[in-house]
Amino acid sequence: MEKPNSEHRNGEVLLPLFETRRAEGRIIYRTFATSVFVGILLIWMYRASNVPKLGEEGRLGWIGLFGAELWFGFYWVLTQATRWNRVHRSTFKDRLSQRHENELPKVDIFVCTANHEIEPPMMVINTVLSVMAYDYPPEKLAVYLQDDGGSNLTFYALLEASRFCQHWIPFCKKFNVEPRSPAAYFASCSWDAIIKDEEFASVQKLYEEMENRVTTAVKLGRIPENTSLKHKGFTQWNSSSTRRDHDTILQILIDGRDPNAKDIVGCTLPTLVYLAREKRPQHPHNFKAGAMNALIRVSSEISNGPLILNVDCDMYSNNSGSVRDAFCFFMDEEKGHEIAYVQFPQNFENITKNDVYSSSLRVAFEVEFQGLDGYEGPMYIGTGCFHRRDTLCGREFSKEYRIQGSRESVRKNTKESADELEARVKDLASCAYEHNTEWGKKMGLRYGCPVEDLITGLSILFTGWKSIYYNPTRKAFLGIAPMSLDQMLLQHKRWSEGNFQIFLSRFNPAWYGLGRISPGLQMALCTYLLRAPNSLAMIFYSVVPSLYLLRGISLFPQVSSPWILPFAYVIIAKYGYSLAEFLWSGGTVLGWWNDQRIWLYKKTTSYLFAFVDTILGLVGFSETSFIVTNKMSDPDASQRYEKEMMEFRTSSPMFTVLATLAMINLISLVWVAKRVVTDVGAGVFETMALQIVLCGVLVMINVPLYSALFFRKDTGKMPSSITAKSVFTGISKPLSTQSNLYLYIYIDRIYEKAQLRFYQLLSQIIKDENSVEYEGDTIHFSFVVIKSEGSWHYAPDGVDLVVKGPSGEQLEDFRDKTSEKSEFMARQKGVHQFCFINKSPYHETIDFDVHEAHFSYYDQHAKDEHFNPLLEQISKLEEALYNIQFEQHWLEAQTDSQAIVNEGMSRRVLHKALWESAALIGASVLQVYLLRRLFERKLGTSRV
Ligand SMILES: O=c1ccn([C@@H]2O[C@H](COP(=O)(O)OP(=O)(O)O[C@H]3O[C@H](CO)[C@@H](O)[C@H](O)[C@H]3O)[C@@H](O)[C@H]2O)c(=O)[nH]1
Ligand SMILES: [Mn+2]
Repeated sequence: MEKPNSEHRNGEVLLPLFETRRAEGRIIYRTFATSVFVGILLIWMYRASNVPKLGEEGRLGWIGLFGAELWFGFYWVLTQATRWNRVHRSTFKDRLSQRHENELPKVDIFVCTANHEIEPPMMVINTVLSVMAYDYPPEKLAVYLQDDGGSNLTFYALLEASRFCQHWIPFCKKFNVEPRSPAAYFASCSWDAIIKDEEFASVQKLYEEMENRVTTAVKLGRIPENTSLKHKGFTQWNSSSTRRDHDTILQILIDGRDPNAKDIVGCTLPTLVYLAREKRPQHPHNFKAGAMNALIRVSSEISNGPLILNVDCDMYSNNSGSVRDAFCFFMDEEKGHEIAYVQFPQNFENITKNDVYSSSLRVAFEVEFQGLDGYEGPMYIGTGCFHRRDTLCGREFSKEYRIQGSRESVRKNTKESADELEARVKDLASCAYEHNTEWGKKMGLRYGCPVEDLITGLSILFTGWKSIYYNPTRKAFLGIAPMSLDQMLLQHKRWSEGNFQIFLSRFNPAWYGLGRISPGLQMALCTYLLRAPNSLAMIFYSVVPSLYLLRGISLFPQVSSPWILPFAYVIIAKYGYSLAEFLWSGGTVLGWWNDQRIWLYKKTTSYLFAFVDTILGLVGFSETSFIVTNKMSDPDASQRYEKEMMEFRTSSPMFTVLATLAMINLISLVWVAKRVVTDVGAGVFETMALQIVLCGVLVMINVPLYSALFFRKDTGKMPSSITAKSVFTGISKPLSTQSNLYLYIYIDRIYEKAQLRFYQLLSQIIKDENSVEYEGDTIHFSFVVIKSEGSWHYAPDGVDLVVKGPSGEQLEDFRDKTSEKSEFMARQKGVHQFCFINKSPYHETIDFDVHEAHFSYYDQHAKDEHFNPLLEQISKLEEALYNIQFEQHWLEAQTDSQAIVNEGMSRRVLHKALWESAALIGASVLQVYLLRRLFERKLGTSRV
């Protein structure tokens, strides 16, 4: 089977270092796919030949559906490229060490972190420790932590890690520990092992002590004084450094050249470096791409490894052999020189059994990437990827190129002390360094795109390099997948937006790739780049057939018509296959069902917002941004995540869209059910079967959403304002009194205390004594930080808000918020304190809105038992309406805030806000329409 490589050395025959096998069952798959394609063609034929004539009912809907089906069919064809030609890789690490053990190249490992609040320092150093402990000669490893949060807490944690690793690395190597992230390892160990083994217990104790120190520091928000005095690194933070404004901070914590840098058994330690590149508010920092480029330059002067591994801060190494695995590809005598990067899958540690948010990306990594690999062009996905330094720096492919092993990378100046080296190299991470250079354009990671990884990978492939996808049985990296629906949708919005931008850019694989990459790869890449436009077809498909159901117009073939067959076949074949694929990728049936729901949600929200934003971006309104995914969740939410309950909680405009779509389908289905039961009976089925099935499936898939809207009581339920918007808009007018106040409060900084407290008394607002008659009223309030002084200061800093009741008890406490909306129960009459704390040095203007919700009806008639249930309903309705008004004002305030922010800046946010408001209004109008219809019918029937 194995062909020896053509190359010989010292006369011996060299076996390859890796093997590529074609996936099995390809003929069967191709036959199957062809049959589905025939089905699709028939559907298209049916649509084209049966368009209702001008003036006939349902013409528009028909044409729209035809468009959507054309799109889906076309997109399905594209996705075939990721399944047509799949391959598996495997490596031979023993051969690598036999042949190359002494000339293994150096590797520089980059870990990026951006915010110590949502990427806790303990998590970050666990990742760092896991990659420091790779099964690889330590003198050839250098680990860099790039901290875009510029936090001395993260630095403190890394300093702790630099000490703990002296125990951890030898421990890992002695006992062949897996995984080498201490947290993950200790969590996976049984108590027996812990008690039995002394060495184990002592390392674990050290770890726990360290964890204790670090988490305490993080909780307190400061470093213990004795520590900060001891290490010179801390002097680089001064009172004026902030996350967005500070000098380069570079600290070589372990200097691999230093003969004293040894672990407790006397082995050399890998180099360990902390870098926080310079940040200035007036300089765009280009997010992760900027961070990586600073790392590339700084590391080139410190260790200059010819290979670079880059991981996100949550992606710890779960397999200590990965570096060697990657090198089996790069150092393969026959093919190695063509390979620019080796990408491992993104796997996650926190996936529950049925994966409610479908974050495991199972099918992508168990199926599709093998397809991309078959065309030698898997994408670079930002983490878990080994690159050649040269290619990352813009070197184009040439046949003569060979990796030179460690020989190339020696650039040692042992005379220079670590301090001198730091001082010399620091400049490479400064803001000004990249001015008038090719960095971000032709060198390093590319700027200006929310998916810097993808665009960088593509531009490498376009110059003729190949890439490899390697998915070992023991997962190479494990990270944290988003744990709430809004985080997940936001992440996919970023991805699909970036992808679509690439599609519309010069680097579109469809034309720029012509002749540069294979046609199969061109198609496969387009499936990822074209996700955003999917939204339009999907929304159409999930709304229009249901609306036509309400109107009684059929848009699909009748049950007795043969045309129903292609529809049935394509649906069953597509979804049957998708289920099978999901199961053999390791998923469960319920997991697949959840996956379908998530697809629907992504397509109707993330992709829609991404699509609109990309288009706005084209006309100059939108700007690239990178919202870092939160890697923490509060204990409450974590519990629900474990129980696989969807987390709604925040009021995101995306949820409004979801709730509206779900309500449309529910109402349509209820209406049709009623029709079947009352008048027309089975006739409806004959003409509408597919439409009813479609609507029914959509309702079934939305069950968790309905329950979050109407039944759940926990804090993860849909915020009541969303419930209100999606159900009650426009039915009646509020009956109760209300008191609103719009305050523009200037909060200044008091210099002695660096904080100013501003008390807003609730009594001022509710001057009219009568309106506080009832104890137990709900007080709604919201605020938006509108403006900060200084033209560059475009992202307003947050403020804190503490709300206290009349007897001084704390009711609410918000930290660092730029906007917030909440409510509490006023248990006592009296003066409530709203205390804003502004910690930034700038004036902040705050739009503050408070009202007290009190429903007269409910109280007046509460004792009237007969009316009780009804009145209760009415008062609930009122409350819902209140929320809407409140929400509207909140939205307005946010729009205002964004408008002001935009003066002198791009108009992007304003337009986004307008767009979001438009979506809301659109959704509301639709609901009103639907409900009107529903009630008309209801009235109609009850009159009979
Ligand atoms: O200004 C920034 C923003 C982010 N990051 C880091 O980038 C990584 C990825 O950020 P995360 O919020 O976790 O985003 P994900 O959506 O999980 O990231 C995926 O998608 C990104 C592109 O959208 C890639 O950069 C990532 O590598 C890839 O894992 C994290 O380590 C961050 O600390 C920075 O260093 N600087
Ligand atoms: Mn992430």
